[in-house]
Amino acid sequence: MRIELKGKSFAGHEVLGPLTLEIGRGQRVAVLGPSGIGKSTLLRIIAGLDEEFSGSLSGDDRLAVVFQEPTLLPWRRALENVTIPAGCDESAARDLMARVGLSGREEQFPRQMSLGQQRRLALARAFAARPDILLMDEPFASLDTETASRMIGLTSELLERSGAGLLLVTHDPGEPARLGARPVQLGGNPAVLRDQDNGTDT
Ligand SMILES: Nc1ncnc2c1ncn2[C@@H]1O[C@H](COP(=O)(O)OP(=O)(O)OP(=O)(O)O)[C@@H](O)[C@H]1O
Repeated sequence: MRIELKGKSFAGHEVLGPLTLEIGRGQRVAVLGPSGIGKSTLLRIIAGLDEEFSGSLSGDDRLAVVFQEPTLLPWRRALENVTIPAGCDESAARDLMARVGLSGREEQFPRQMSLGQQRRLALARAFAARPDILLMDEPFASLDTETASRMIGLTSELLERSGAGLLLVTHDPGEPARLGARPVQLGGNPAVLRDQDNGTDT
């Protein structure tokens, strides 16, 4: 996946300026920046959810997105919340549910699960789609420290196993290192990317 963004505006206000970002299988990048800077906007463009930007998005990688809210189907049981959106078979879904510690909860509805469990289910669903690159938008926010740590560990394990790349959007400067991701900073007005290691624009 490669994005060469020239700019992104909302109602005439330019939020994102020129930037380039490339991520392939096995590569992990974390985009950091304060609230409102444009992190989610950038992720949504890369995910193909917002096509109103100037620039180009290329690559034929299979993408899966994990949002802060688990976005589950409330009227479907946990197992179907994996199989239906991911288009995978039941045994693959069961296997992934087991990997995220949700064995035995296949028949539960999302409302019967805690927020942490719902987030793990969303993680299983994302990996069930066998993505080349996983896009994550603040997936560990508003979880208690222990649950967040557990989910970070699971994410890292699943990335390792699957070989998928990662684009993580977060405001937490501690997360990139915990996921082995290269931190890049989104900043300025309009916002552009700066590599944290060498301070150069990307
Ligand atoms: N659909 C929209 N219409 C108008 N303005 C928008 C829209 N989506 C985002 N914005 C604006 O674009 C800017 C960037 O928003 P964005 O959600 O990308 O920031 P963020 O860095 O992800 O913030 P946070 O960390 O709080 O989620 C904000 O000023 C926001 O108000």
